[in-house]
Amino acid sequence: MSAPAAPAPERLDHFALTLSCPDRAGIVYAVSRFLVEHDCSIVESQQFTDRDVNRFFMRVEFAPVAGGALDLPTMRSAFEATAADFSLTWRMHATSERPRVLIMVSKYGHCLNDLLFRANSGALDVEIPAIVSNHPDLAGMADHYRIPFHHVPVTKDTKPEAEQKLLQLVDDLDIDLVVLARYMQILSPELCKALEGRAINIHHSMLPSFKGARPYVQAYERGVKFIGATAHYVTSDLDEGPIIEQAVARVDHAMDATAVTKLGRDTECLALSRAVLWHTQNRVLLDGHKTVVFS
Ligand SMILES: Nc1nc2c(c(=O)[nH]1)N[C@@H](CN(C=O)c1ccc(C(=O)N[C@@H](CCC(=O)O)C(=O)O)cc1)CN2
Repeated sequence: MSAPAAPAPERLDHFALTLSCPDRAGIVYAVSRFLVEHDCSIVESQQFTDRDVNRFFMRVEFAPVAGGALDLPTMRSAFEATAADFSLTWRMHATSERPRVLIMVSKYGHCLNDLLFRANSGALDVEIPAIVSNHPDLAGMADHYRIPFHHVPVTKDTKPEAEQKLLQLVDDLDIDLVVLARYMQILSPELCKALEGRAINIHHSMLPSFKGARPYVQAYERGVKFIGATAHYVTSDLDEGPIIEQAVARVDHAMDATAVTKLGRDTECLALSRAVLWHTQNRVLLDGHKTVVFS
């Protein structure tokens, strides 16, 4: 019997504008004036200036005054002038949008299980149209949640064809975000480019420590007192992508590598689910090789 999906939350007409630009005076004033002139009130606003690079970041959530209707394409078009004045990199979207997330897995199912439960229970407001795996092991979990499972085996020789199948699925299913939930294949530079800014990986260590394979064993042998996990955007430089979220857990001398690994799984689920939540709420902005997260 499959788990019944939670009812979609009541949709309120909220909208979010995220932007970054070279810092200068008057940005917040210009955005606020635009919203007032278009009969909108601010629900939430966060801003940050990175003094190292003199760049300004902002996320403002807003709603029509007195619950009036708001035409998003018209608002976007009207905002173009302000965006040009301040050389903004920006995005405006309705918070009622349910991003479409494709999850990639191999044999470890703890992160997949956590994401599916969160999505099914309404804690993560996303659609999951497909799960892709290079192994068949987790097909049963997908079936339980009635999500199509695509077994796409990968070998050195078949990797290009496998990656083409993935990209076709991303296009056909109108995917907004690809999540590598312990997917144990290195994506090619071409695929990384195609998914730039919309692929998140969970690495099972506190990067930049213990990159690459078997990080828990590396950490155990180093005798660390904290282990953790890192959710980051995927780039062609393995485990070097901009970090979105990290989570840690304390370990001690009495824990062997297996105990450390079991403890680490919870930190992976926590870091990855937070990263997916914040990305799908447009709360993560790229700041060079770093991120600004308006959580
Ligand atoms: N281009 C990128 N691809 C992937 C990234 C990334 O940051 N950039 N993150 C990895 C996840 N990962 C560590 O978190 C990781 C996965 C796989 C490997 C690896 O050596 N894989 C071998 C095959 C292993 C197997 O078949 O079981 C390989 O691809 O040759 C290292 C690190 C996901 N991909």
